[in-house]
Amino acid sequence: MITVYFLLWLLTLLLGFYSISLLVKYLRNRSVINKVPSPPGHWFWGNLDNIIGHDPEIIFDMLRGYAEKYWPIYRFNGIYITTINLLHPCDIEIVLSQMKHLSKSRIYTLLKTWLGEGLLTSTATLYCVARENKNLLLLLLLRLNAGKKWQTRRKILTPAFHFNILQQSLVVFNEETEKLIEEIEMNSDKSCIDVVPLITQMTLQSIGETAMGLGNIDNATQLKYRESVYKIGKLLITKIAKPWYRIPFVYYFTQMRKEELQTTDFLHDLAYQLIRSRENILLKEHDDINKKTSYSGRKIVRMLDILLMAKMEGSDIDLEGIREEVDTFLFEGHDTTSMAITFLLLMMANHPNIQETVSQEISDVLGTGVPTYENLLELKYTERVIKETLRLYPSVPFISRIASEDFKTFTGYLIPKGTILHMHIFDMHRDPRIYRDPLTFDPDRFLPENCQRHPFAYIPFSAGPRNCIGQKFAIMELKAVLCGILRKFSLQHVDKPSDISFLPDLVLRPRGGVKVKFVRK
Ligand code: HEM
Repeated sequence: MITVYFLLWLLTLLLGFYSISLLVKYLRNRSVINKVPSPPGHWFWGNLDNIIGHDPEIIFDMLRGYAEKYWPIYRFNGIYITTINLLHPCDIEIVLSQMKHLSKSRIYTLLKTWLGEGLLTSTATLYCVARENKNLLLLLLLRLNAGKKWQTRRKILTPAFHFNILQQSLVVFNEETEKLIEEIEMNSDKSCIDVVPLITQMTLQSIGETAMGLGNIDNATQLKYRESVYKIGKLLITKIAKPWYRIPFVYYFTQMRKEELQTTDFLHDLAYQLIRSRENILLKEHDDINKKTSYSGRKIVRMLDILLMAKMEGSDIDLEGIREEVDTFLFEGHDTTSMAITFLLLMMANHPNIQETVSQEISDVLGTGVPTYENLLELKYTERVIKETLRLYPSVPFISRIASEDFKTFTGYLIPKGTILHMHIFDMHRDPRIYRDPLTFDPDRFLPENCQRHPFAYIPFSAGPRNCIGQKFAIMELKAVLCGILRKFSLQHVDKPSDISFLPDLVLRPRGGVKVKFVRK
């Protein structure tokens, strides 16, 4: 009996010590982090009243205001969560360039019901830190841990973006651009067209075919898919603006949870359907991946084939893992490029002289032929136009990480381990200290002689080890679409950049679409 009492006493003592050490750590972190300037807030809920219940657009504008007022760094306080917002390229470099701070923050956790441990959302830090420090014991322990998923998956998927595969993808981009042009032609008698639905359909079809060999997803499914992604985005923003939805007990009983489950069920079912169809094709062909053919009869290797082969060969990925990547790539591979093309067309329509120069370059390089990979590399001015569009309209306006150890910012603040770090690409790209007349659309900012900026001052595809895996794919798709459209049409502005307001969402989305007039050449 005495032994039981003694053990209980010991346990209580240990728990007491543990709790005190946690409290001391919390207070120490709090006092350190409180040195970072912050907008004035309530003693209990901090700055939360600035977001709770507000319209997403108001939150978007409020964040722009903070970026201007508190540059280069500010703290945003919640009840128990504090985020540090970074706006200076040197600070952003410290976070992005190292293997240490690879793990995504809680914001991405809100996407996990849908994307699971796919590349975009997976945790990574512990495993990478252990590798970097050659900590064999930790590496051994982590063999069973999800922390290494990112590393394994990135390694499996990197060959899917090899130059040979990109060349094959271009064939699909050209075909899908042709279909897009037909759609525009069918609508060209209208005084203007909202380009968002047409472009989104095109980019979804392109990623479906290039990455999964499924160019013929029927229109109704495509529409439902797009609506579902949009719904998930709205749910995410609602959870950010109304944090009580993040309390599992409260959320469990809400209509929103039901909606989320129904939506993710649809998305998961679709992904499994795509995987099964592709697996059947692979099995039927009894062939190696280099001999797979596309729906239009060409030899082509796909991201999904690579994942299925990796599973067959016993790599560390199962069916659920493949589903997570299919969901991730379908989403990341279409929504980001769709918004980039949308804003590119907006810029072309509003800058006729620049449009003319791009058209001239396209005609000089391509003549009357179908764009080839080599042609697209030659389009240097067009590339600068795309870069400038992504400066003003980065499809991913901010990214977020967790500090995996204490570090000091370039601006002199100590950031404790575990802090959530938001990096605001949108604001940095419009910072007048970095870009003179930042709101002026000027592709020549990207002439080699004008690029003496900090390397992390321009990061539409993020940077460092966890940058965008689809960067080259995206640039090629943007060029292919622009070539197709500008060879057939002159674009005239209907919406002006100043008419556009943004919806904070999974990507930078224009509220109410973007209207452009297409005039047959
Ligand atoms: C203009 C188009 C695109 C832009 C601006 C863009 C931007 C980005 C950014 C900023 C990130 C970092 C996200 C973060 O750290 O939270 C990212 C990650 C990622 N992107 Fe893209 N992206 C584009 C197109 C694509 C395409 C076409 C694909 C696939 C075909 C793709 C697949 C991914 C994946 C899988 C990740 C996660 C990488 C990882 O964590 O290892 N992206 N992208």
